Amino acid sequence: VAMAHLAGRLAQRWCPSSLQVISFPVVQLHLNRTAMRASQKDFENAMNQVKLLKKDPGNEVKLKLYSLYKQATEGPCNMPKPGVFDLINKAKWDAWNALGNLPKETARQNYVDLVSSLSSSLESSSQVEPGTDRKSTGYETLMVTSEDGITKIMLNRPTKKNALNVEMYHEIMHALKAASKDDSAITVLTGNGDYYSSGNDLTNFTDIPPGGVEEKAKNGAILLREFVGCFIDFPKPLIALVNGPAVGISVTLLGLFDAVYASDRATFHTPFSHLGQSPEGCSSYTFPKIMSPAKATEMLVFGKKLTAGEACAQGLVTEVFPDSTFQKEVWTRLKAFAKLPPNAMRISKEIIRNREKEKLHAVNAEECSVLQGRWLSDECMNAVVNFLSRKSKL
Ligand SMILES: CCCCC/C=C/CC(=O)SCCNC(=O)CCNC(=O)[C@H](O)C(C)(C)COP(=O)(O)OP(=O)(O)OC[C@H]1O[C@@H](n2cnc3c(N)ncnc32)[C@H](O)[C@@H]1OP(=O)(O)O
Repeated sequence: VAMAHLAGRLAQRWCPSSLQVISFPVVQLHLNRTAMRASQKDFENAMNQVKLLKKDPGNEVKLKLYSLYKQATEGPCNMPKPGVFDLINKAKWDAWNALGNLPKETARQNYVDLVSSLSSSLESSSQVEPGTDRKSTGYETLMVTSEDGITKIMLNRPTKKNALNVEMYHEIMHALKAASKDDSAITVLTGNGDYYSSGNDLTNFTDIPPGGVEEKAKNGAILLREFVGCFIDFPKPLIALVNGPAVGISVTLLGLFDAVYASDRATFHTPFSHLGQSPEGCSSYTFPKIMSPAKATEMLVFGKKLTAGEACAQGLVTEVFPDSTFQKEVWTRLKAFAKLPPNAMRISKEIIRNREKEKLHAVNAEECSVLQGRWLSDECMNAVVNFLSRKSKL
């Protein structure tokens, strides 16, 4: 069952047709109507109903549907077991194989029953997840608003602890580019829900392109370089409101912000060695400068998690606020900042940043190239598989 999570990419952006990622090949069914409870018609109706579901039933349910479909039409699993890194096909194989010798008729009946329960439960659940009002923002993974001279970019995958999936990397770049040109004076990045962000979405590693893991790593490095580059080049004051725990890349990027305000509930964790990875976000350069090389090593090499108070003492965080008054206090302050002359703020930022820009881009390029190699290492692959199969968490 845990392997179902390996298929995380199956529902990256859900629409009815994405259910077919776990494909339902059209086959002619030769079913003996008298020998079963669910008829061929019931079964075919159920298959059609699946395509009409309005809400993603989740990967575990999709794997169950897939396995029952295969068992009902082909009998016990007859495919060779996929390789350990062929994550999606392995999850499908595991699900089908787990049905053992379940008779075709029972599988068919179970399929029909499952679809019927899904249709009623999913159709009745019209509750919209907080922050999924996509029409108003045009973003799938963010909420972006502009008010009182402040553009707020809010990471909006609260149920995934605001983990950054590939779409979110692209959307953040888009939002930053738009914010750099809009008429706001300052830009703010924050998280929706209890986390600021749990860092890179580890299911990003499961979607292997035809060129294999090497191509995946290369594309990842290109995307990461462009993504971090947007933070290096951002022209207006950029402020992080760290509303809760922050992990991985969401921490390292803080070294590129102009101010970082944190709730006292926030923690700062960069467990790169645990994950077989290495620092990014220019942190190999900014952290030793901000907090001393030894303190940076404790975080980036040994994965020491800092409290908000510790991060403030190290200079990574500008100021810490009690969680109960965090939003009120920081927004009062930000609104006052936003009233300052925008051109003066821009020019002052430029003069601080310009001296470092070339260096930061060079560091970014080097970090991405090192990470590209790390992503292909057994240490990294094992860490990802362990997380996705729920053998380990931070
Ligand atoms: C272009 C590529 C660029 C790559 C740049 C590289 C960056 C490096 C990094 O960022 S390294 C950091 C990677 N992050 C992690 O290792 C965090 C992994 N997550 C956890 O350990 C835990 O989820 C937790 C400690 C953050 C929170 O634990 P908790 O028990 O409170 O909550 P859950 O584990 O139940 O999480 C709720 C759901 O959210 C999913 N989720 C959380 N974080 C991630 C993540 N980073 N990637 C993918 N999914 C994540 C989790 O799986 C749960 O989903 P579910 O409800 O569907 O089971």
